[in-house]
Amino acid sequence: MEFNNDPVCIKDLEKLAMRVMPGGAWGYYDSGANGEQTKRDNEDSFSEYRLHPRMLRDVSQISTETTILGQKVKTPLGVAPCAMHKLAHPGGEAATSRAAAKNGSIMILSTYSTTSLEKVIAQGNGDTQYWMQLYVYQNRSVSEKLVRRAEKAGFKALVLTVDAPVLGRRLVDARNKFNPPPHLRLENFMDPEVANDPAGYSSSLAYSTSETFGATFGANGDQTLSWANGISWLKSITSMPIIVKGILTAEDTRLAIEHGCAGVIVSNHGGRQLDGALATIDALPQVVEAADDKIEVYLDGGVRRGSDIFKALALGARAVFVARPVLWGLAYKGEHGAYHALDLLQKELELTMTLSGTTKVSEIDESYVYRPANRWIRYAPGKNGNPKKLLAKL
Ligand SMILES: Cc1cc2nc3c(=O)[nH]c(=O)nc-3n(C[C@H](O)[C@H](O)[C@H](O)COP(=O)(O)O)c2cc1C
Ligand SMILES: CCCCC(=O)C(=O)O
Repeated sequence: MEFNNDPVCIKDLEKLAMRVMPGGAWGYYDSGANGEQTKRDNEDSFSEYRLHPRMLRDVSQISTETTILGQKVKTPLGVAPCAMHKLAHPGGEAATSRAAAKNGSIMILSTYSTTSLEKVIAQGNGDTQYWMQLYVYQNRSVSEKLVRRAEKAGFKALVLTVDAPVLGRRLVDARNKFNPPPHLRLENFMDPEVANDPAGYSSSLAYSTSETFGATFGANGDQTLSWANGISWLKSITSMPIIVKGILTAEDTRLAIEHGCAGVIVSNHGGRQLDGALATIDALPQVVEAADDKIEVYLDGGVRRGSDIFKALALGARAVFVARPVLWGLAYKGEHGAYHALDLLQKELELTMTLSGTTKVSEIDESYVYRPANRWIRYAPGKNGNPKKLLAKL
């Protein structure tokens, strides 16, 4: 586990990215909604949890291999969908794709990619999985065409983002009147067939013409989308498994199961949508309990260290995704930087596993993590302390 000469942690990468990115683009990447409570909580809440390590075990061989949707993957660390990677670096999503493939990470591609989905998946090495993130438009045929293209191109799952019927209010973007620079195109909408759709949505999406980017998003999105009319429709147009992104409650997890979804991503969109929503690591236990091993549970939001990944796995996440860290890496040095971000987190995860006495992902369970009710009171586990009960008690 060798660390190299690049920035030594994700926080340093963040500072470097802030220095090299133009203000408007930095603001768009960085901002949360309104007072940014949720954005802060995502990061801070990880440090409310403490590790409960075991000693004197053979930790000479560490493996982060696991299975996701029944497929073997090298790591439970993946790339969350983010709009417009070319705001960070001209290499854009193609560079991120190569970085993800090199790390063995699943990459979820945003609908709002500045590189076409076909080009992004073509950068892969055949081993890694790509999942397609979807926003559903009032003109559903635009979304349908994207879904069919993604399936044809080899994407392995469809990630339906459900926490953004309209865009949250990001004050930094509002102050900056942020719009993407005119040379960037949302290339998934440049497909000639899609670009000629009768409502003309896709071309207005590809070349954002409204006063602000957020207004274009809201004007095109299908706010009537519901459990009843969304999932069954998607199932009728694709055989890809459907993963719902943006779930924070046990109730919605049960609905995802009822509607035949394959998984949920516990996410609050990096605090960019509903400010005041709970931190994802705090939402995770109730979602895992409701999922009851019937569907897979993933998490994103505020993951900045390998120990954060470890804590999420311990609380029942099958995989963890990161967004801003990869964008910061990309801004720092294109493909090399994006890979560096993933590699840092990967090595930190391996280090956390080593120092906690776990050698495989399957060994990382609730017994390795706890949340002190009060950090100044030393926590003493009961004599046969079942961690699940302890968590509930705390
Ligand atoms: C700049 C930016 C763009 C994003 N674009 C999308 C998107 O297009 N679709 C989506 O589902 N989520 C999007 N997200 C949300 C991320 O997928 C993810 O839920 C969240 O950012 C994870 O938190 P993190 O940035 O703290 O890792 C975006 C996030 C950021 C920061
Ligand atoms: C306007 C595109 C939406 C991207 C997004 O989901 C985000 O900025 O959080």
